Amino acid sequence: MSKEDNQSVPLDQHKLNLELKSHPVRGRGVFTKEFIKRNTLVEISPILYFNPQEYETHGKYTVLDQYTYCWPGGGYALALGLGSMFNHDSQPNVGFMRDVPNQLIRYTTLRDIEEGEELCISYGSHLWFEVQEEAVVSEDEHEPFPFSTSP
Ligand SMILES: C[S@@+](CC[C@H](N)C(=O)[O-])C[C@H]1O[C@@H](n2cnc3c(N)ncnc32)[C@H](O)[C@@H]1O
Repeated sequence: MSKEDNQSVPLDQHKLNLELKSHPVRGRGVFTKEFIKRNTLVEISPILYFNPQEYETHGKYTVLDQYTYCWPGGGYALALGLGSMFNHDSQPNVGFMRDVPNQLIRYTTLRDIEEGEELCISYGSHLWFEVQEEAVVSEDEHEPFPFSTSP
């Protein structure tokens, strides 16, 4: 991995002091540089909706399949912004709610989160990758089953 891969990207547009960090197995993830209280809204992601037919024909054969959330009505949704960057943890510290009329997903902390922790959601139990539960990223370097199931 090159040195550049491990650089933090400041997210200045957010009120919270968050950053993206990269992990060799988990890929990019969202970390906090400050303590965050339980029940804090950390992100609102507008979604890009794919209807069932276009998802079946195209979307599921692309990288989108690792990112899209099941959406009511049978389609799939790509969360724009940080919503696509939250990694999975079976004991998540962030929950999410689909706001179908407004085509948004809201992400809220489920417990107090300490400075330096990764913000994770649960993807549910049908996972398509080998799970690494703990993201240890050195300085050097509620709803079930949100994502699509296509192999
Ligand atoms: C929605 S993306 C999350 C952002 C992703 N890490 C990235 O860099 O684009 C989902 C992908 O992240 C990886 N991932 C998420 N949580 C993981 C975990 N606990 N262990 C291993 N890989 C994980 C898997 O490759 C999965 O397909």
